[in-house]
Amino acid sequence: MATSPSEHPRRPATPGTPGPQGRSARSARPSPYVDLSRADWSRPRDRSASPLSAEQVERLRGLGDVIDLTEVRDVYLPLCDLLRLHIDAARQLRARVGGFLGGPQPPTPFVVGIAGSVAVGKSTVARLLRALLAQGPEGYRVALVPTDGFLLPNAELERRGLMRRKGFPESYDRRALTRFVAEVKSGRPEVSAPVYSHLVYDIVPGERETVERPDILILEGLNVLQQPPPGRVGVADYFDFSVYVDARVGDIESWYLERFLALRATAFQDPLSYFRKYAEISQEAALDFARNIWREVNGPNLVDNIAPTRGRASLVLRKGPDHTVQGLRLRKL
Ligand SMILES: Nc1ncnc2c1ncn2[C@@H]1O[C@H](COP(=O)(O)OP(=O)(O)O)[C@@H](O)[C@H]1O
Ligand SMILES: CC(C)(COP(=O)(O)O)[C@@H](O)C(=O)NCCC(=O)O
Repeated sequence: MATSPSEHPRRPATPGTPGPQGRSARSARPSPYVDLSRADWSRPRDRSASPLSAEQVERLRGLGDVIDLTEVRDVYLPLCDLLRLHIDAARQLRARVGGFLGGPQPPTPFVVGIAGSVAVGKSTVARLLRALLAQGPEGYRVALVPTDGFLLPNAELERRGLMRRKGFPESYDRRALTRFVAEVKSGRPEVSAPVYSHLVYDIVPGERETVERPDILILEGLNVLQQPPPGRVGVADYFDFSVYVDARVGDIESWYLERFLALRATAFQDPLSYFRKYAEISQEAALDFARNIWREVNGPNLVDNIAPTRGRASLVLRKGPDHTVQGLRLRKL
């Protein structure tokens, strides 16, 4: 059984139990991160109210996730407030750099990366941030793009012998992904990305999603914090802020398996579903199949490729077994 990345002795400590000043016992050694308990992070300050109702939050929630208004208030509203600080600071810095260069600098979209394992709940976090930021007082125009659109189509993955490596770095068109983010960041009026369908488990031929110079771009995917090959620029080089959604490997595996079973009763029933046959076999046989995908694909990808990028994130959200955020780790400035 693979060890949790958080339990790995050589990797940086995850949020620990905080002391009186919000400092964890483990952070006695100098660290480039501030460890915060949920209570420290959600401590009442001069905070904006949720622009979302309980029903709206429910609609944004992914299958198996448990995000509710308490989670929004304690975790995601403070995160939006922190993002606003960064966005304002970037605007002020741009104005000063404009003064330094002798002419105003055009604004560029503020790019937020969201990384983490398959089934950790990245897409719920990304959808929630988009809604909270878009419906906040600034009325930001927010675009959300999942990186799965940049996976190679199944036909190409099969040709390269990579069908059992979907989600691994080599299964993406990384150049196209980096070019996409570079073009958004360059201020181009319209940039488009290919679209992936979880239902058919493949790229949708001819379909593209267009991003039109948003104030904020949220880029969500397994591999967004990965280092580029030597000498190349990677997507993370364009990030203004990044979030890694973290949890114990064993918990994420359980969520993956539970979700697989829940999908049997929902999405897999669709005649177009790639996984249609797993709705028809016994629950035990379906579970065996899902365990196998976890053991051979998603688990190793998490341990070998995704968890090692956690230390590059601006903020780590550490989820407990019930999906709620228990602690956070913020990179010092
Ligand atoms: N086989 C599938 N069929 C339909 N929807 C799926 C399937 N697998 C995953 N999904 C949905 O796709 C979204 C992204 O899932 P995933 O990439 O595992 O990331 P995460 O769970 O971190 O958001 C989730 O909302 C999930 O419910
Ligand atoms: C499509 C994914 C690679 C996620 O891609 P991402 O949006 O993170 O770029 C993943 O959901 C997936 O399908 N993994 C392959 C193994 C599996 O079927 O679970």
